[in-house]
Amino acid sequence: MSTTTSNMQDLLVSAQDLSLRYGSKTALERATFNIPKGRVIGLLGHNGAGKTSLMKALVGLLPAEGQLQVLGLSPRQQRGALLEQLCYIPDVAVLPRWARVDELMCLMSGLQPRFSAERARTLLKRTSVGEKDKIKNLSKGMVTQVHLALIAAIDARLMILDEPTLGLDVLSRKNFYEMLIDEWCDGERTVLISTHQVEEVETLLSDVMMLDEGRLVLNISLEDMDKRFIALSHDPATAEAIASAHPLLRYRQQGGRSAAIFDGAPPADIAALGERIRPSLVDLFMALTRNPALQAKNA
Ligand SMILES: Nc1ncnc2c1ncn2[C@@H]1O[C@H](COP(=O)(O)OP(=O)(O)OP(=O)(O)O)[C@@H](O)[C@H]1O
Repeated sequence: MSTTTSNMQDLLVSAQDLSLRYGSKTALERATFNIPKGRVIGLLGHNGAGKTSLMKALVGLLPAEGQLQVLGLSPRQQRGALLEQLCYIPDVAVLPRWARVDELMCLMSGLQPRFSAERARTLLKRTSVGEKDKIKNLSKGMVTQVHLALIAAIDARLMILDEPTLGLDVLSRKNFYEMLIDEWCDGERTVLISTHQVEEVETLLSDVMMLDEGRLVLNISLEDMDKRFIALSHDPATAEAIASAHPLLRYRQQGGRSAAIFDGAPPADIAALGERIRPSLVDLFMALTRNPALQAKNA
């Protein structure tokens, strides 16, 4: 997601040396990145990596050090204007249990000038939820679908979703992402989604941002990721030689073969020891971020 001056107007977010702190605790350390239009970006990181903090800063809920512009505005100083132009579902989002869906649509019409009730009705038709249904009578998956229908009915350029499918079963997650991609993403709008379901979102994403303990360790399109990172599937007997070339990660594939991921092409003699395969997003995620559970086990 690198940019040149000529496409600056296509940038929805521009952050330079962005740091976020809670007192002495640093949640994000000097992150520099741009978010252009027309992307589906996965924000990945282990628990506590800084995903929610970053999203909060983007919507002006957290003060930031460094420079940050979202839709050309300062999230802290121009928050009112910003919130009219972006949609956000926080990780703690709830809809009022007492309300009917049509009442929420009415509320949204009053609160959000870019909300279209007609559009929300169209989106709701994709779900099994009726306009007269009360939130308290809906399942968790249905509530999430209603939430997305309400938010996606806002004519915005940027959507920020903090773990939107948490607690949903696989079918509800699939429905959620289908509605998001079919009904909201149009090649111009961008959505930033944080999730722990790395494997599941890989096919949806155009880009990935990875955070590791408050550091932005990767910010790349999936296309460039495929070009840059190279995995070698190899026989366990060649493990020592492969290790000598300092791969980012060595792991065992299904079926017992070994594999190693390299940042860039390994030396030709090493490459000749294995067969080039595509590293999955999960493998790369494991290679670039620390895994606290594994660390604890190995301690
Ligand atoms: N209100 C707060 N006060 C102090 N520290 C906080 C606060 N909120 C978050 N932190 C700390 O900031 C760091 C980043 O937290 P954050 O919630 O952004 O991570 P996350 O990647 O969203 O994690 P998760 O996947 O568990 O939701 C963590 O070390 C966390 O303990």
